[in-house]
Amino acid sequence: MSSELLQLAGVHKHFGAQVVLNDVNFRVAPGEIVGLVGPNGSGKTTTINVISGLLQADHGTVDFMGHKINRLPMHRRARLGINRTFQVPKVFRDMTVRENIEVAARSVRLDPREIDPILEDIGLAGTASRVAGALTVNQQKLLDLGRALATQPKLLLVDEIGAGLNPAELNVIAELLKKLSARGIAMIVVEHLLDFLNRITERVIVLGAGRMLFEGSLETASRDPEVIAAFIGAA
Ligand SMILES: Nc1ncnc2c1ncn2[C@@H]1O[C@H](COP(=O)(O)OP(=O)(O)OP(=O)(O)O)[C@@H](O)[C@H]1O
Repeated sequence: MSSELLQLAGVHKHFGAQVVLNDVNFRVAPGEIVGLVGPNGSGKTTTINVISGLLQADHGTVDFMGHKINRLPMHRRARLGINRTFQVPKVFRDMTVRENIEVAARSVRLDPREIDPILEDIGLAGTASRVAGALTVNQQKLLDLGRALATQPKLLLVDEIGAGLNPAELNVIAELLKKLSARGIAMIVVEHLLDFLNRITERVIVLGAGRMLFEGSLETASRDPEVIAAFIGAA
């Protein structure tokens, strides 16, 4: 069995005539944070969806902990330890913060004693009895993250968590993601905010029109002619 947590090999995905992912190959190790960047429409969210099971790849394989998971539905992948946050946080607005976490926790029969530490981690212990609909966008993003954490993920797919947040809020999220990584949770972070990404990861994958253009440090990516051309072409 490979020591990698996740491996994508030759992944293709099309919608009708449009090829959205074209031979995507990469690996993620346990506890590693990998950034996924690229212009709008380059296939970042589709990559996340193919890993989480919301979509299935047309060709290629997705391996998780040494097992091929291509055909597993999303809930089975979640039980194996893959979960995600959403660009627009998906919280139950009429439930309290605590109830939101409890619902997610029940799906994996998490020990209820684990809920308070999650509320502490996401900084919402003081607002646990407020309804989620009354939270700020930043707090809803943290709650969305907390709901994913309640499923005890080994791999967290984080989709544009930084959008719309101020520098202080970004700081809190960056520190939290680093803390989770240090505990062994791997992450793929889709993000347009490159400064934010630079703080939390040493390796990025750049997609352009569904193809992998680059894999390496963000600093090297910013000097790569193909990467520059993809971003300029998309501007
Ligand atoms: N369900 C779908 N049906 C048809 N086309 C889709 C579907 N989902 C995505 N697409 C198309 O696939 C391409 C890649 O979309 P995707 O959302 O993966 O890009 P992205 O890199 O995440 O973009 P953004 O940065 O804007 O979120 C786009 O052209 C998009 O319009």
